[in-house]
Amino acid sequence: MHAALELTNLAKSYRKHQAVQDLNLAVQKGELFGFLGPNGAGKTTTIKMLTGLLEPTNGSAEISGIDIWQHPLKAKEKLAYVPDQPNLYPKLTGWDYLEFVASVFQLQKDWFQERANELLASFNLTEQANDLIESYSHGMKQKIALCGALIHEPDVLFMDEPTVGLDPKSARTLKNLLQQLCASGMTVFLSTHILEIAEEMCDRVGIIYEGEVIALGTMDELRGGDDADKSLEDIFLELTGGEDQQAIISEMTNHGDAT
Ligand SMILES: Nc1ncnc2c1ncn2[C@@H]1O[C@H](COP(=O)(O)OP(=O)(O)OP(=O)(O)O)[C@@H](O)[C@H]1O
Repeated sequence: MHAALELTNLAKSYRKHQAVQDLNLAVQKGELFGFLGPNGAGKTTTIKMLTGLLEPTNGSAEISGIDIWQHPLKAKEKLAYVPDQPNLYPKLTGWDYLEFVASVFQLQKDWFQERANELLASFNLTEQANDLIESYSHGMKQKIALCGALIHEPDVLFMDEPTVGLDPKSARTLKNLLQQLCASGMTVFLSTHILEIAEEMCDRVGIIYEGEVIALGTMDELRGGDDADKSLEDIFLELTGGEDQQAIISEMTNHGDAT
């Protein structure tokens, strides 16, 4: 049985700058995995490599056993990506957008319509489905992007900073929804620079710092078992131990701010 997602020595350099260094990581089916790190740690670079948007300088990544760079089309059938600023078409209605995504994946019409209606209902977007996307709020845009991402029933969903710009209620709805999707067998890989998001939402967390995974495990494992009161924030500070701690703390606890 393949892991849902497997990274082997995955690395990326931008000219001389090594943005991501030799990542080795396996995420299992049904896991809600949090990729946590401060600004510039390498989260977006990693997600772009995993979704086939940025070619690695070294190493490989597989989705459900399919190499993303050797079999890009097959791999893309298995994955979905919701960036922090989804690229939506403002002059389309929500429904048109979903139809467009379905045509890219060549989904059967009847099947698409049923699935689209189901998704719109679960995101409370049914009534706005025929409105232009330009009239949507940020949260609604994020929800329609998520509907589009889920329409082809991906094995692995990647999300970059999913809660940025959402109000607390929408963030909680998103959390519940992601947990439901994972319970039904989908895998979620989400990046965040906000400690509480990783702490509250995720089954397992990897902390990335200067392009390297410096800690990996469940919250209990990261706490080491002997100090149950320790927060991920303490752990993060211990692990990074840098002089810039205060700046990192305020960055990480700065809820709702775009990066
Ligand atoms: N296109 C690029 N060209 C050169 N350097 C880049 C490029 N994109 C990212 N970098 C550098 O690579 C490093 C990792 O950036 P990345 O965007 O992956 O970090 P991040 O963890 O997603 O940060 P943030 O939370 O701010 O989005 C940073 O030092 C960044 O300056």
